[in-house]
Amino acid sequence: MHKLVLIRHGQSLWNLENRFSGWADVDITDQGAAEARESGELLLQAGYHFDVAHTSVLKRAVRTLWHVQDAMDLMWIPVLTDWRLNERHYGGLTGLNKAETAAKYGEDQVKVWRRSYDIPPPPLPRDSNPALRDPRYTDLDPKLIPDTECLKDTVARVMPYWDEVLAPAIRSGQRVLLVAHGNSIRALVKYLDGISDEDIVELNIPNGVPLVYEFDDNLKPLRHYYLGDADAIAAKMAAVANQGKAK
Ligand SMILES: O=C(O)[C@@H](CO)OP(=O)(O)O
Repeated sequence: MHKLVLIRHGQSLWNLENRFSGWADVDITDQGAAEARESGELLLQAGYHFDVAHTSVLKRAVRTLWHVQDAMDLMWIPVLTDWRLNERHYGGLTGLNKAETAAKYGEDQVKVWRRSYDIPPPPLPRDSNPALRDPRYTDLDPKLIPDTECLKDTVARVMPYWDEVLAPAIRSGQRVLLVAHGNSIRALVKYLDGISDEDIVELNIPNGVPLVYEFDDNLKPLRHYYLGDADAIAAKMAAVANQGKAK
């Protein structure tokens, strides 16, 4: 049986401030670091070991991974970073407070922008997109740098990473850890669990909790489960959903 462990980064400063983050490179808070370490300790206690780790090019995911690796005494394993694991690009909403945005445009509109499968938020004007001048994307064809993304757009870049990199590694027997973001993980989970475009709207990924997938030899998912206290995890998922309320 094959396994994959997914972890959304620990609480970021903009999660704390309830701001849309997307490709903005915000760091994790002390609570986020504690969540990451706790994930590592839970994995260690449960007997997990990893041969390789994959993460995005955003520091909230990278630093979360470092804490997990440190807690597991696995700082030495190879780490691959890739922009395709980045958070979904939030376009013109980037940096705005989610509750204030809901008060201004309505909670329903904010839920469409946050969770609809194929309706993206308003785009950033191309010439003010900071990613075009960011050294971490200089090797990337500028045509691939988005000005906004819906989940469908995120799926379109996450799935090639699954097909070309993650799935072959898992199939070859590597024990893979993936630390990414709420919506890049939603993109992968949508595929793995065959979730419809309608039902994916209600899926929220908690910060800093290991999500384990078990697969058969053909990488068909057999089951998945979070490690940790079920009530605390449910509360974290509800808190993510409620970030879009006007308060
Ligand atoms: O702001 C973001 O980039 C994401 C994840 O933090 O938020 P949301 O849950 O609203 O998609």
